[in-house]
Amino acid sequence: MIKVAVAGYAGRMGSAVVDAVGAADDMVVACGIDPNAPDRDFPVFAAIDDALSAVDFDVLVDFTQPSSVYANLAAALAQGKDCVVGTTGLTNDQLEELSAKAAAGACLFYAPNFTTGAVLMMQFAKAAAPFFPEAEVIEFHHCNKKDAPSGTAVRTAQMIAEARDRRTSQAPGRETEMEGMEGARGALVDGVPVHAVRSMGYVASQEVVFGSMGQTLSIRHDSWDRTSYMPGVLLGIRSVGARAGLIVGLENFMG
Ligand SMILES: NC(=O)C1=CN([C@@H]2O[C@H](COP(=O)(O)OP(=O)(O)OC[C@H]3O[C@@H](n4cnc5c(N)ncnc54)[C@H](OP(=O)(O)O)[C@@H]3O)[C@@H](O)[C@H]2O)C=CC1
Ligand SMILES: O=C(O)C1=N[C@H](C(=O)O)C[C@H](O)C1
Repeated sequence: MIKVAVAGYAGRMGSAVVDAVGAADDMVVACGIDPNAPDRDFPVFAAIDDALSAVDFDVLVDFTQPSSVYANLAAALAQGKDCVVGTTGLTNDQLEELSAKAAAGACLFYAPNFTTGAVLMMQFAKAAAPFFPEAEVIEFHHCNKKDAPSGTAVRTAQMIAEARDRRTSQAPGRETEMEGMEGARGALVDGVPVHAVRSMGYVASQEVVFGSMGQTLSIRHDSWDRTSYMPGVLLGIRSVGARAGLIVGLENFMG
């Protein structure tokens, strides 16, 4: 049995993780961590340090907040706990730093998106990028999302930039473009414009639009329900025990 601690267990994603782990026959919720620590049928704590000193567990799953995740991971990794992280907002440098400070053998696994569909969307975008001089990312999320742009959008833009060798737009005319209002052309992530939409009605969607002379290519993914993330989270929990160091992206465990 894999013993799982869930940080952010009272939140939207954390509560779905508790249900998914509870329904799996090879793992169990060892404890939950969340600032208000509402009662559940497993031990609950308001802070990671309390959980680490009271409960033995194998894997920490973190779906908290960009402002909390670094400290949670630093504490767990120092004690050799494997970590499966969905919380967005950490930079690549911060991930490297956390991994470097981890106890020997611990695995830090971060996936900006745990759905197979979004992973494939990013892979398809990477494949298309060298063939299109233009690329823009539009992400759509529920209006309670705290961070913008989304972790998935940032990762997608980084992958596009890498695949096209960091060249920015090559479209004729772009160099004389004028921005009538600040933000109208989105945020630039490694030279790729990223646009964030927040509205009731969405869970999480993203469209990547590529353009070249006389044609566009749109690649879109929609999560309509948070159950879409759970197979990926469980795959991460099952996989980290056999790995060590920093791993970014669910594609490392798929297929
Ligand atoms: N990688 C992926 O596939 C996905 C990633 N996400 C990401 O996961 C994160 C959480 O999203 P979501 O569930 O919607 O957010 P919620 O706000 O619903 O849940 C976050 C929970 O974490 C709690 N929390 C805050 N600080 C801590 C802490 N130090 N330790 C433990 N718990 C803490 C919050 O408590 P309080 O409200 O009291 O502050 C809240 O209950 C976001 O960064 C989001 O972008 C979301 C979906 C998929
Ligand atoms: O906050 C969310 O909901 C989501 N966050 C992740 C992100 O920032 O990319 C993954 C998914 O988009 C849902």
